[in-house]
Amino acid sequence: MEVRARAPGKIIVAGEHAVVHGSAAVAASIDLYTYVSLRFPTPADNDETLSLQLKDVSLEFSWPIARIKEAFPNLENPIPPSSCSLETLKLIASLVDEQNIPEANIGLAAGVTAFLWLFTSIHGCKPAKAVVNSELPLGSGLGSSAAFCVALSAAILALSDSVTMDFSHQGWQVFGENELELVNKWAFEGEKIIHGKPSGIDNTVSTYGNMIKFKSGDLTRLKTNMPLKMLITNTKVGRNTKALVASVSERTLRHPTAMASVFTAVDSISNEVAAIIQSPVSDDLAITEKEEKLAELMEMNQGLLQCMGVSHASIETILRTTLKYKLSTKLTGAGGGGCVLTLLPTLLSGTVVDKVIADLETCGFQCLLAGIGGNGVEFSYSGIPDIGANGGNLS
Ligand SMILES: Nc1ncnc2c1ncn2[C@@H]1O[C@H](COP(=O)(O)OP(=O)(O)OP(=O)(O)O)[C@@H](O)[C@H]1O
Ligand SMILES: C[C@@](O)(CCO)CC(=O)[O-]
Ligand SMILES: [Mg+2]
Repeated sequence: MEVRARAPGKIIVAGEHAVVHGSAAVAASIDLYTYVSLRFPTPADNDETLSLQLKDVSLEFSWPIARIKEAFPNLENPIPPSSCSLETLKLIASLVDEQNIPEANIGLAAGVTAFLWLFTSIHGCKPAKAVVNSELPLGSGLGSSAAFCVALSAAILALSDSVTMDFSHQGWQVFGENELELVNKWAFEGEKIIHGKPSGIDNTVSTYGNMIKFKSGDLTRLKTNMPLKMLITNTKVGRNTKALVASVSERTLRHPTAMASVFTAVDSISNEVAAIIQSPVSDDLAITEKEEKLAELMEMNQGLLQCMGVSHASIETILRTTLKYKLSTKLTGAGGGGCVLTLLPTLLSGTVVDKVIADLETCGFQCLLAGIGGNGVEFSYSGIPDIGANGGNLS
């Protein structure tokens, strides 16, 4: 039997980086997904390996189960969601190093490490084949690491005894609240391996979908009938979220009082953004007024992100370009390159939008219009359930 899971990427409308330091942030899922399929070999396969295939980069990693057992002689599983210890990280690092990941893809080592931790923590030293493909650009601020960790956790848990599943359901299905919480907790452990010190907002919005306000681990699901349309522009400048998060923490150590003021200001911006998004919409004028406030708050947040040191020349170029059309832009995600958001007011003509996109693409940037606020993680089954897989436990 095989399970497939898919998890969405995300945009952060306000509050990135400050959210790591306790401020509120507002995020929304986007309709670009990472897909993970997972299956256990049948006796006929005679396959005693654990493998991870990354289709987008045409790379496959495979370990004989005997090698996994040798690396983890004292493995306990399943365990409740827990962080990978430094000692275990070293054991996993030896397994990853053996795969000789090409230098150009070395950033994937963190993702492969997260896969090994999540899979072995829940299934132990068991042969399996995982296949991953994604619509999200890696390392670009759209939550590729979170979508990877959420889809992986969902697929791994859907084939475990920790989760109650309906095998008869055809097509994508959503988890119950308890299962979603478990998926999110395990995904957060994966994000810790990739991000270093994540806030949890990325995996949370990828798990639950829609729009959320997030502060110090607390989730508020935002109900909105405000049409939010954002142009996402990819600077195509690669960067590493873990390093950027660390750089903001280092600046905070150097300027504690000033950075505390920055984080407090971002907290106010995020709370105001959440209030605007949730406030009732009476008419077009009300929408335009809300959009003007939102645009100003995005501009203010971008200024504070520049204070944190996470903007980039390519981001500034996009800011200047969209300003010519009186549009507001802010970076989204960790910054340092990656993607930026430009608010597209409801009354803005399609002709102007086309001009803005043409202008940006002339500069070598890549533009996309993604749906905002869709579903979170979903999963589906294919093939006849192997009763032995759940010991006949179908409920
Ligand atoms: N489809 C994938 N397959 C394997 N690893 C992945 C995949 N997507 C993301 N990763 C892992 O996540 C890393 C990118 O995560 P990073 O947090 O730096 O960027 P991001 O999540 O795209 O941006 P942000 O965190 O700012 O939203 C990759 O280098 C890789 O280790
Ligand atoms: C930069 C950051 O705030 C968001 C990255 O998408 C990091 C985090 O919250 O984990
Ligand atoms: Mg990430």
